[in-house]
This record gives sequence, structure tokens and C-alpha cells, in this order.
Amino acid sequence: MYRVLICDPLSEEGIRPLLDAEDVEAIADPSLSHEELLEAVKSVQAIIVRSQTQVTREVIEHAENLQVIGRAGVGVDNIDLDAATEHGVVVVNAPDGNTISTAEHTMAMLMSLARNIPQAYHQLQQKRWERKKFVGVELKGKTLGVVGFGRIGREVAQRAKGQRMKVIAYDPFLNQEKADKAGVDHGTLQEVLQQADFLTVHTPLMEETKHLIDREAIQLMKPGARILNCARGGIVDEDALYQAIQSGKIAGAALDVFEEEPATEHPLLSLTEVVATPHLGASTVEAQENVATDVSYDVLEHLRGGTVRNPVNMPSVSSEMMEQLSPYFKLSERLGAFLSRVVEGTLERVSVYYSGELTDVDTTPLTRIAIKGILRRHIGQRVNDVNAFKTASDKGIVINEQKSTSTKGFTNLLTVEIETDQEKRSIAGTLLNGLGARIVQLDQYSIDVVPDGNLILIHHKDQPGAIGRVGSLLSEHNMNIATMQVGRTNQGGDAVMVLTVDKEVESECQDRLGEITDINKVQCLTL
Ligand SMILES: NC(=O)C1=CN([C@@H]2O[C@H](COP(=O)(O)OP(=O)(O)OC[C@H]3O[C@@H](n4cnc5c(N)ncnc54)[C@H](O)[C@@H]3O)[C@@H](O)[C@H]2O)C=CC1
Ligand SMILES: O=C(O)C(=O)COP(=O)(O)O
Repeated sequence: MYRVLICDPLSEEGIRPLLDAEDVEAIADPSLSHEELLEAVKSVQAIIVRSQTQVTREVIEHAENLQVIGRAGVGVDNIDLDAATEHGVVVVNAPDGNTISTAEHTMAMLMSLARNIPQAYHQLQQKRWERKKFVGVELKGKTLGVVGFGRIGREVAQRAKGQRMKVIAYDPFLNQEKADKAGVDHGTLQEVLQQADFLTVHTPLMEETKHLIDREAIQLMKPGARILNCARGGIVDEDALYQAIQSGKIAGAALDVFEEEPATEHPLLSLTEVVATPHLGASTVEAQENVATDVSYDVLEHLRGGTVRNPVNMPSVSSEMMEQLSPYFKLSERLGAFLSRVVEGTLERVSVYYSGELTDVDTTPLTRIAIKGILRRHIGQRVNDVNAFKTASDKGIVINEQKSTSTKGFTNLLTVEIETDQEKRSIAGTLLNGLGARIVQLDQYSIDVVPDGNLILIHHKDQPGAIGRVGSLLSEHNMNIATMQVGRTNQGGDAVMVLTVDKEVESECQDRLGEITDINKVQCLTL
């Protein structure tokens, strides 16, 4: 008998398959305290949550029999995915079921914001007939900036077009062709910020998107623009938003989500320019039934040994293959991660080439891991070894895997090549016996770099003094250089420097490096 703990309120209709299953004991308890939760998880094989329950490392470590965590919704930022993966626990979500409800809620917020509907209603309740105070703006002809053109962002854009708004979107996976197909303009984040009368964010919350809309971003916006966040608290910097509304730079905001929830005491709620709801995007009968049905299906499927439809983590590699391939896992992920951080433009094609001893093994799992390394930059922890290919194909990225005879003298060589709408870049690495992973080629340059830690990649002219000037500037910034590699194709021509430094490079230091004579481009990354 499988014991399934349902920690947040779920649609009873949706979880019917679980309730009716003869091999399942479903325990629904949405009111557990943290201590009670730690106790309750000890005996269960599955946990199902929404966004409320925090499935932390501590919870996962208490759940000795846990096999699967189901998220009845999209965002998995309340689940410690690394801890789940480390403990062999599969995480599944329900990414499709609440898209429409959340897009519709965003439209409701957009209209409420434009016409001050909640504020006016509040005044009426106070028996005040205010008309002058609540003069709104029309949507027709205004520009909606959409940041994050995924499932929900796309649906919002379609609906905004129905209101005869102009839509401009930014998403690292959006190119001209896809934008044309959706009938929207596409631009850089900066262009979207500059053109939007209303800005709506629909990205996941992760390191890269935390405070994506911060003080500097808001500064770029038109005076009197308005901001919506129906995705995740923290994508918009709440302090910056508060100050921008206070100063009059931003005319108003509509918020369904907050950095800390519940958020009943939040200072933003005291501003009359702010309309807000308590994380209601997915709260419709339909969405709740959809996500509960989807997550119940996958949880049951996994418990019974089947294949899940929406895995969020976990590799599925046989133990024999694991033995052959696991030494290369880190190398392939790091090559992908490195290249994705230095390449410019919208990703279109990824090719992975294997040579030497790698020609004799099934390298699909390595390609998957390389793709995961590439996509994580923009999709975060939700892309994993299981869903990497699907995620890439959903984004229209073509993947190509090939065995190659070109070993360049190495016993094994793994080359990752990325093509965007702007450029084609490649990186190659090898596993040196006893010494671990090394990057041995970057584009046309031969180098020897450990793919680890804080790296600085500098494109420069091969001229006397360039290296010395970089060294002096880094020392001025108290940056210790751990390793340094220089690669060039010919004397006096184009060259690259790859440095490993002991701490993360601050943006001021990066900017100053870029100003040094003979230096063309500086890119900093942490692997
Ligand atoms: N308020 C609510 O109740 C609900 C909120 N959500 C949240 O809405 C958000 C979007 O959900 P979906 O559309 O289903 O996800 P999705 O995965 O389909 O789309 C997210 C998009 O964001 C893009 N993105 C990633 N990094 C970016 C960056 N730095 N700049 C611009 N775009 C970036 C991705 O490429 C992707 O296309 C998530 O945060 C989700 O948790 C989802 C459902 C209900
Ligand atoms: O699916 C999501 O990401 C949501 O934010 C919905 O959250 P909820 O399940 O309504 O707590």
C-alpha cells in the first residue's frame, strides 16, 4: 500500500484516481505545522503540494520512504530539487493545467490596474461616490511588454492583442520567426522596458530572474508606466517598485505574488496605486481540477513503476551505462554551461560531437546533460536530465549528436557547438586520466582550463603588455588569479585569455577590464 500525503488544498475531483486506487492510502492534511509535517512525511512514499508547503531539504531528509513529490502546478521554487535528486526522489509537476487561468487572471489584473476597479469598489463600500479620483487609461493602442514568453506569457499576449494592444516580448528563446508567428514584436529586455506602457513578467523565479525588474530596469521605463507580476514574488524588486510608485515614476502595479507569502502586512498594499490578489492566478475550478488530475496521474504512475509525463528532475540511466558515463557527466554539463554563458543571440541549434573512446558508447545521456547545462541559464532547475530534450524541442532548438573521428590527439573528446541567430561558437573538453575534466578548445583557440569556479574570458589582440595590464587591474580590485591560459591563432592576431579567480568578479571590475587597450570583450562566469 502506497501512502500519499496531500499537504495543500487540492481539487477532490482531480485527485479522484488517487482516492479510488486500491493500492493507495491518501492522507489529505493541508493544516500541518512544520513539526507535524516532519513527522507525517516519515511514513509516506509520495507528497503532493501546491505553492504553500515548503518541501525543504529538512523535509526530504525526514521522509525516509519518499519516492516522489508531486507539485499540482507549475513553479517548483518551494521544493528543494537538489535535495530531492540527491535522495533519489522524483519531482513531477503539472505545467499545462493552470496556464489559461493564470493568463486570464493577468488580464483581470491588467484591466483592474488600468481602471482602478478595486480601489473604486473599496470607496463605494465606504459609501463614497468617487468619480474624479478614478480616471483610468485605455488599453487600446498601448504597448504591453511581456517578459517571459512561455506558456502563460504567450496566452497573455494573445489576449492583449484582443484588446488591440501592441505587444513586445522578450524571452531568451524568442526569435523573429517565433515572434512573427505569434504576431508580436520581439526585443531585448531593454527595448521591452523602454517601450512598455504596461510591463508583465511571466518567467520562473530563479537566480537569473531574481530582481530582474530592479531599480535600474525601472529607470529605463517610461514615466507613468505600470507593472504587473502574476508569476513569482521576487522577479520584481519590491523595494524598488515601492519607491518608483512613491516617486511617481511608476503609475501603478498589479501583484498576485509576493516575495514572502502570505503578505497581508506588505508596505506595497498600503499604496492606492497597487491592486493585489493573494496568489490567485491558478485558483479556478478548472485549473485546480486539471493540475490535480495531472499530478495524481504521474504520482501513481511513478509509484507503480511506470513512466511519468512531467518529470522535473532525475536522470534515468541504467547502472551499467552509469558506470561508463558518469565520469563525463560533469564535463558535459560544464561545457554546455560555459558556452551558454558566453554565446550571444537566440539559441537555434546545438551540436554535440564525440570522439576517441566516446565513439563506442551510447552518449545520449551526455548530450542530454550538455543540453541541460545550456538551458539552465534561462530555465533554471526545472530543466533536468530527463526533460532536457523535450524542453529544447519545445523551444524550437534543433539538437544534433554525432560521433567524430577528429580526436585532436586526446583519448576522448567532447565538443559542444551552439548556433544562435547571431553567431556559432564551440567548446571542447576531455577527461584527463587522473586529472579530471579540462576545456581544451574554445572556438579556434587551444587552451587548458579546469571548468570550475569563477572564470574570466577575455578576447583581445595579441600585443605585448595586454596580460600585464589585466593582472594589474585585477590586483587593484584585490582579485587573486588562480590560473591563467592564453590561446592565439597567430602572433599579433586575435587571442583569448581564460583566467580563474578566487572570487566572483564585480561588474565594476568587469567594466574596467573591458576598457583596457587591446581588449575587445570580457565575459565573467561562475561554474
Ligand atoms: N500566479 C499564479 O498562481 C501562477 C504563477 N505561475 C508562474 O508563472 C510563471 C510562468 O509560468 P509558465 O508560463 O507556465 O512557464 P514557462 O516555463 O512555460 O515559461 C517561462 C518562460 O520564461 C522564460 N525566461 C526564463 N528566463 C528568462 C529571462 N531571464 N528573461 C525573460 N524570459 C525568461 C523561459 O524561456 C520561458 O519561455 C512561473 O513563474 C510560474 O511559477 C504559474 C501558474 C500560476
Ligand atoms: O503553478 C504555479 O506556479 C502557481 O503559482 C500556482 O500556485 P498554487 O498552486 O495556486 O499555490
